[in-house]
Amino acid sequence: MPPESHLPAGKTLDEQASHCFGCSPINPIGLQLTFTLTTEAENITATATVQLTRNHEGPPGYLHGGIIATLMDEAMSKLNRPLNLIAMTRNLEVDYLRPCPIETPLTLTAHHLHREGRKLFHSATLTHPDGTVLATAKGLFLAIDPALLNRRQP
Ligand SMILES: CCCCCCCCCCCC(=O)SCCNC(=O)CCNC(=O)[C@H](O)C(C)(C)COP(=O)(O)OP(=O)(O)OC[C@H]1O[C@@H](n2cnc3c(N)ncnc32)[C@H](O)[C@@H]1OP(=O)(O)O
Repeated sequence: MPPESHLPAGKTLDEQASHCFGCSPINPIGLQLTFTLTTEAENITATATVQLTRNHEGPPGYLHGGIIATLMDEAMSKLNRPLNLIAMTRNLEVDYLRPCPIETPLTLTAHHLHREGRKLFHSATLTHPDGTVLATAKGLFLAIDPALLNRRQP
């Protein structure tokens, strides 16, 4: 099946995004993350509890680094809607401070830092239940014309 068949014309953005690997509730191999948003003017935050399994393992007993980057990317992406923008990740930096255990309820939190025109600067942390910060991230997201998501580009 060609990829463009996943972008049927006439669908809303939410319908098009319904298989997001990070947050779709219907993607059976996705992370199925659910976020709580705080959207006060000066404090835009997204938070989720994340408890993953050996399907997401890198080192024995710990999350794969790419999955950790995905968690950070997804959490920060959730800050764009409260800003009334559709945006895509342009730059993502992750600091892996401590191994992140699987089968443990970790807290994933993202904060909007500031905006410069189309550039949205966000940060994120992944925290152990004992309070240890396991990973931090910075993200630059670029606001785009939503119509771009409809284009079938190579
Ligand atoms: C239901 C809802 C659906 C929502 C749909 C969204 C779902 C989100 C899913 C989760 C998030 C993702 O994984 S999104 C998927 C991963 N991301 C992608 O695939 C994006 C691929 N990249 C792109 O398509 C493009 O690069 C864009 C659209 C992001 C930006 O392109 P562009 O508009 O041409 O802009 P570009 O020239 O590249 O760069 C813009 C500016 O950023 C600056 N810049 C670049 N890096 C840095 C940096 N580290 N720090 C500071 N500034 C930087 C550049 O100097 C430039 O500044 P200046 O010269 O302008 O001043």
